[in-house]
Amino acid sequence: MDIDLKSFRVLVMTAVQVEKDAVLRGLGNSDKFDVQLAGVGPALAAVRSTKALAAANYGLVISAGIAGGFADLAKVGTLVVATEIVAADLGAEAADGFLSLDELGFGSATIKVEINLANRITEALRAAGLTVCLGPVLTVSTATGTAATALARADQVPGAAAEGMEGFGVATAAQEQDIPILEIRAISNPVGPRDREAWRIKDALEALESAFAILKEVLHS
Ligand SMILES: O=C(O)c1cccc(C(=O)CC[C@H]2O[C@@H](n3cnc4c(=O)[nH]cnc43)[C@H](O)[C@@H]2O)c1
Repeated sequence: MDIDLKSFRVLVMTAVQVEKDAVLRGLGNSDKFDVQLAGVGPALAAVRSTKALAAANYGLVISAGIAGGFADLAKVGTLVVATEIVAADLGAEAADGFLSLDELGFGSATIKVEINLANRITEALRAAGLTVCLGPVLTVSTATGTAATALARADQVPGAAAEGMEGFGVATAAQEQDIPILEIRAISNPVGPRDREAWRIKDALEALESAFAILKEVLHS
């Protein structure tokens, strides 16, 4: 899908206020963007995104925030731009592994992003000196807390770069209205054994702010 970057408004959904503040600092005084709170988790994110999309016209929706990064692909303090948004725990357990929604025949647990724009944004972020991984971003209702779950999720979605809790909810709301979607995440912690003390939220929020300062230029051009 080709979108006219000049004329549309952009809805950015973040889970919590500190993420929203970081995005707003990056955007400065741009009036092209509305930044709203999705809440934590895919269900609230879907409901709030649907409400926001009903209240105004948008040409692009971005799910943004901090996230866990998969080892070797996305380190703490770096950025991930989604190539696709995958509901990684939406399905059924079976004796020999996890069955996705697709395998169960109930639709798809993967939502495609606006890939040309994702590529352009990634190029611009890298040109500005930021470290960016382009890859699938998982949405989970339960954040990974063990090495075994991290391995299983990486195995389930080859190339999985990051894990957050809202993307698929925001993307489902956008998809229902045929509005292009992107997901941009700044990595606060590795996906793996839970160690809340080790989360680098300040570093991630700084990376998020830097990303939106660049993104604003890309979407204004
Ligand atoms: O305690 C804080 O200061 C704080 C600041 C910003 C966000 C939080 C959250 O805990 C929000 C949870 C949030 O973060 C995303 N996230 C981050 N790491 C992971 C992860 O490893 N797996 C899944 N989700 C992660 C997620 O999108 C939640 O919205 C706290």
